[in-house]
Amino acid sequence: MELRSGFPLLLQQYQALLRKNFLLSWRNKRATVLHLFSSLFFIFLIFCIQKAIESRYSSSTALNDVPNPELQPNPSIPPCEDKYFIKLPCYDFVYSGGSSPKVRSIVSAIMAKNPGRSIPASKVLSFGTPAEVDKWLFNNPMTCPGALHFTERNGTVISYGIQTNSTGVARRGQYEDPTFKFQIPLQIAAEREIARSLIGDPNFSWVVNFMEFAHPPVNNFSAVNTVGPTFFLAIAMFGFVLQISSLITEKELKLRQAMTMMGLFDTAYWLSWLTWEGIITLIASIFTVLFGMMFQFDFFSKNNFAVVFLVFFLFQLNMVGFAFMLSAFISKSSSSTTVGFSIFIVGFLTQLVTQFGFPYSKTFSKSLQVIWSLFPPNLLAKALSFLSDATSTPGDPGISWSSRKECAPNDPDCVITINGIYLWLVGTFFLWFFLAIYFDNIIPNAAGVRKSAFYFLRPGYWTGKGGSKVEEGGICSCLGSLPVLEPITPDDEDVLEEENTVKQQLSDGIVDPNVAVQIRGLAKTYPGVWKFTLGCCCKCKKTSPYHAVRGLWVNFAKDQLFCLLGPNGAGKTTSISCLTGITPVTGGDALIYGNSVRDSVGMANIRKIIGVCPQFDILWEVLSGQEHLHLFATIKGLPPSSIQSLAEKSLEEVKLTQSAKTRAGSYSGGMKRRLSVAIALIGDPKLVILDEPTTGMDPITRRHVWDIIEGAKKGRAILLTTHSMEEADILSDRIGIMAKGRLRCIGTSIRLKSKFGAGFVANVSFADRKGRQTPSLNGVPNTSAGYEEIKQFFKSRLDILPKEEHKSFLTYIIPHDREKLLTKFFDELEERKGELGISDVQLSLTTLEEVFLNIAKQAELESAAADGTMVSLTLMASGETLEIPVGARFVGIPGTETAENPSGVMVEVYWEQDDSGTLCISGHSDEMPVPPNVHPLPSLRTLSLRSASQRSRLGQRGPVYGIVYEPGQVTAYN
Ligand SMILES: Nc1ncnc2c1ncn2[C@@H]1O[C@H](COP(=O)(O)OP(=O)(O)OP(=O)(O)O)[C@@H](O)[C@H]1O
Repeated sequence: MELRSGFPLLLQQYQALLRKNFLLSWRNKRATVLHLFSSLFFIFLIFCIQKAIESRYSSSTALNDVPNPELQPNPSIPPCEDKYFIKLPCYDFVYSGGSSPKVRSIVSAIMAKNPGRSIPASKVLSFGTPAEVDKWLFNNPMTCPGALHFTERNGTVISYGIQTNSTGVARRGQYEDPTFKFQIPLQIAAEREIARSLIGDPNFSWVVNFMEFAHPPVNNFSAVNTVGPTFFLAIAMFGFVLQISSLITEKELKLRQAMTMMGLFDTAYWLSWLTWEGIITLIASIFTVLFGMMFQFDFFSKNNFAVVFLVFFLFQLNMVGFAFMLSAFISKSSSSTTVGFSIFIVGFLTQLVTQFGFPYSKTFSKSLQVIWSLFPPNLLAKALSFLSDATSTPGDPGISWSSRKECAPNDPDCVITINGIYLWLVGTFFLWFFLAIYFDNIIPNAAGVRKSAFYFLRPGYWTGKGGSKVEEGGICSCLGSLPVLEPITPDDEDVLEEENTVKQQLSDGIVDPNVAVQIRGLAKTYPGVWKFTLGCCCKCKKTSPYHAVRGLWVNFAKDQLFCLLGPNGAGKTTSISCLTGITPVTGGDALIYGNSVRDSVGMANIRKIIGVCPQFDILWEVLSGQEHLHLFATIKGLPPSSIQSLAEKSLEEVKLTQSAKTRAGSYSGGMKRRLSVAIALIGDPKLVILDEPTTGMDPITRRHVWDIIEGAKKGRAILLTTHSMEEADILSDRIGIMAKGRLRCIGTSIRLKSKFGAGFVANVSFADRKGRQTPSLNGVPNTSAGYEEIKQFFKSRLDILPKEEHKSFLTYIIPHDREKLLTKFFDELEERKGELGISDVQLSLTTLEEVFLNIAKQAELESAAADGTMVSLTLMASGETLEIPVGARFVGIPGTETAENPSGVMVEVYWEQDDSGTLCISGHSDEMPVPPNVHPLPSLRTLSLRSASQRSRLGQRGPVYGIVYEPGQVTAYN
């Protein structure tokens, strides 16, 4: 089938990803609705705040239209209890100058002739000097609204001063103006009675009326301006957090890596997210303006719709770009809320500072304004303040589309306009977007891989020939050169032969048409990483580089399945990651249908012809099986017309037709694996890589998937890794077992079993060991023979003991070196079957599992010997403890040399692997003399040549080291 490539493929991928993004938003309805409609909630809150503030100041005329202000005639000094906040007992006023009789008579007149009510004497206090009044006021706060200070200068001049508590206060929606309520009545009364006293006419008419200005409402408070920046930032934060979390989830779950492996263009990925977020932001911004108009805010209705809409749209789009950029630095989706919250808090503070006028005035430098404008919430705060100021009073017309470039009326500095803010928002959006792509490339991805910091300067990056070269380690790490991997000649002759074949073909330049994949000395060394530990002091330590794959030489033939086995950590997944381009190789190369994994063009070609089922299911929880297949088929470049039928066929093959439309999140583990297998096989790939494809499947489904894999062999090569020996046995044409990064054996299943197995397995069924009757072959019941006789028979003829014993059967492993005795042995066994009470004997080759365990153990022993790790061996006979290297087989006991045994005695140590594959001691043999002419291994520690008891007598401390002998020498002697 012809796959699409180039621009048509880019377009096809873009459309498929856009659909995927739509489906993700559609299925995640709660988050999407929150994103789109959160503005309604916040605008409603702003509306409530506006109404609350308006009602608070309702008693003030400032917010009202006052065309004909009322006359307030001859105001009276109110009782001090009328003050909103006062401490009882209180005084209507206090005065100084009380030593003068004239003053005292003036004050008496003020009290007696107060309009409307006379003031009782208990409500007025008299002091000698203003200082005394101040002292009293200081010591008795909140007990008096005003004070008068009289000075009798001469017989015709009496001057006075006035002090009032001038703080305006509000209570329960009522506003108290102390000037009008307390100060002016006191002032009028003092002047009136001074005048009357000086004139000498106590009834002289003195009437003063007063009146406030006629004025339109002065709407100084705008909730949009005050709380708007914070609330609109909060609205944008919903989209921001959702965006970061979507991007990081795809990174964290390796979904993006899986798409890249299938040949996804980065351009399609970024453009699809940008388009989708652009659409969502556009709708959310339109809703914001419409909701604002719905609540009849002048801010929204008087300013031009497009002007207001652009502020919200460009700001939210800018935040999307900001989210793109930040997502490159975050690896866990659970951190997205924390990041969002942090940005919100910082934004809230910087907006507050912006509202106070910083730094958009001529007093601040241009560079400060530029730096400040890089943080999008600051630009929003400034724009909102412009728009809100433009509609602060009912007469303000707002900002029209044509006036967006003009300076705001009350902004004399005019360092920025609304239009300037648009340009800043657009400019910084592109800055964030390009930085997002740049950081995405240079910050290590999920596989720890990144491009160099100056990757865009390589011409190959732009021409598509070599610019994808990747590196490992953090951007700040100086990797230096990785340690050189010493070439190791394989111990196994088959592995050596395979290696030589590949090397020969390489040197001769032969391209074998039957070879699909040629792995040429593939090596992978993970660089060490810096680790910080916090303790009493901070420590920074670099781990040593790790050789995960140490030179693989192997051919995978077409139409065949090659099974790669190996214990955990053997390097199987790393090898696959090298073949699929997830991680760069550090040595050697691999050719997949002639394309090198080291070459970026080659890798691009490889992505078109491979299908991968990764070790862990890489699926979107909310997408169905069918949607997954559609998406991956589209990314691969299959023609759209064929995708529907191919997806249906694939689903049928993996028995998922019934669940085709069910979301993958509700699939069982086995169903997910089957879907992953179907994804790997879609698009007729020439190389299929299956990393543990049947994990978690029930036996019936597993067999079914085996049939699919078996059927898929034709026309392609398959590389399978599995921990199921049965699966490997059934499916593989060839098997390679890896351990510690090296290929340890290679061949067909039979070849490996006969070569590495312990021999044959004989299962002998008989009458149970209590001697219950079991019919012998000739039908005569036999109760005399049984268990012990059979054991004796095997011991005497083959010198073997049963590996497993059961009440009705025994299992023997017959080693290879007894094979020559077998013909005679089975002839005799056949003859004596009845006599021994044997009902049946089954003979088979040892299992692949045993081969696997042997190889793994051998590799573990080699590695332990190389590392020199020590463990304690407790001797059964003496209870003494010896320190011995892990894997040591024959261990001499220090201090046991006697005349009879001049070299001392030794034990054979038995090793087994625990659940994690680590070697541990399972027991040891009886003590036996060390054979003559057998020498201790020089490289191992034999420092302590005295026994523990001798050392204790001599008062020596520290461990006792066993003496390790070369196993070859010991077994040769035996
Ligand atoms: N990114 C990495 N950095 C450092 N070491 C790594 C990295 N990835 C894998 N390794 C190490 O490389 C070794 C091989 O790992 P790999 O995953 O290839 O093993 P495997 O054979 O696939 O094991 P399994 O059967 O458990 O999947 C392991 O010891 C592992 O810890």
